[in-house]
Amino acid sequence: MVRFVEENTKHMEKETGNISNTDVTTVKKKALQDLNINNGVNSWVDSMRACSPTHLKSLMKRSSWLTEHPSALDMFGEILHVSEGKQIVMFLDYDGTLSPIVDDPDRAFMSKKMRSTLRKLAICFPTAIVSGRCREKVYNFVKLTELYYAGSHGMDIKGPAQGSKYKEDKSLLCQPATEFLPMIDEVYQKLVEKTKVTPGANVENNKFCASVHFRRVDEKNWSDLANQVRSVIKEYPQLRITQGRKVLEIRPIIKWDKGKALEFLLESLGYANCTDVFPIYIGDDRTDEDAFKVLRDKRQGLGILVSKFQKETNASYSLQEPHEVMGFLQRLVEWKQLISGA
Ligand SMILES: O=P(O)(O)OC[C@H]1O[C@H](O[C@H]2O[C@H](CO)[C@@H](O)[C@H](O)[C@H]2O)[C@H](O)[C@@H](O)[C@@H]1O
Repeated sequence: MVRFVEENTKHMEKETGNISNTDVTTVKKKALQDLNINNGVNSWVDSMRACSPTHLKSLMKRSSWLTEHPSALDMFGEILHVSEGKQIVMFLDYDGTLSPIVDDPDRAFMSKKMRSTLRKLAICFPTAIVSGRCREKVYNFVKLTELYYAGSHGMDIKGPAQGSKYKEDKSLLCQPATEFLPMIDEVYQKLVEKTKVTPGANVENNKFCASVHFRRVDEKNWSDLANQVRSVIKEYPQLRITQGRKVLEIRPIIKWDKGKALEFLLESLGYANCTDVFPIYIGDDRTDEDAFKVLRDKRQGLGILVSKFQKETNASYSLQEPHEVMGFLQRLVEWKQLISGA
């Protein structure tokens, strides 16, 4: 598999011609990290197994992990204290953060209560949803015009519709991977064809990326499915594979992720290099780590990981599930309404 990445990277050097050695090394390093490759293709599968709740439960020492990543609900007062005098900007992942994880990706609905909380939140603070799903799909789940939406892992960003509080940003649009659209479409078709022999496999077209779902596939067939994905992607050196919750995500090898999307949105809102802004990013998945890392590196705002189990993370705080996320958002709204006398 290491050879697979190296071959891909070499091929990419040939294809693009103009990338520097540093870029190649970074991309190579990143690709190796993305695939978590040490022992071959099954490392995806091993890693997916290792992340599954049943496995994590056996490793769980939640109490010590909670010391390092305390509950954002328990620490609410302190969070308010550190954000004092600063503009809070909210960034929220969708699946597993605002909606519970379910078997069928098309049925990952958000509760009415969560929607109503989000609506109030967006009145109090600039709020963005940052998701691996395509933007249109997340919008169809959330259905709130007041928010910023960053779909396809941040590769498709749009500001609120006209009439919202932040209407001056209505034209905001960022799509750094448009040239990859035909390629992703082609790969999506090939993945559908290739994986149809695996019962339960499901490929989702997320516009600038594609997701191959393992959740409804019998674990004994995970290696086969991973091999099917690999056999398609090896023909596309300009694409990379990252791993989410029982999902492999195929996306352009460009240097863009949820962390870059967060930076882009902060900049668009006029908070680039600002010391009086306090971004809060809440997410549950590996892809959210890019955003947590940006905040940690900048020592700005904070990241909150949604997880019932201990995980390696760059987030500072934790919440256990979407229900707790809603509780945290409600408290933020109540506090804001109280201080503004609403
Ligand atoms: O960034 P996100 O909003 O968290 O999107 C990441 C992926 O989320 C979805 O898959 C996950 O949720 C599904 C529904 O609960 C679940 O069945 C699946 O196992 C999870 O991985 C979405 O379907 C993917 O396209 C996103 O990439």
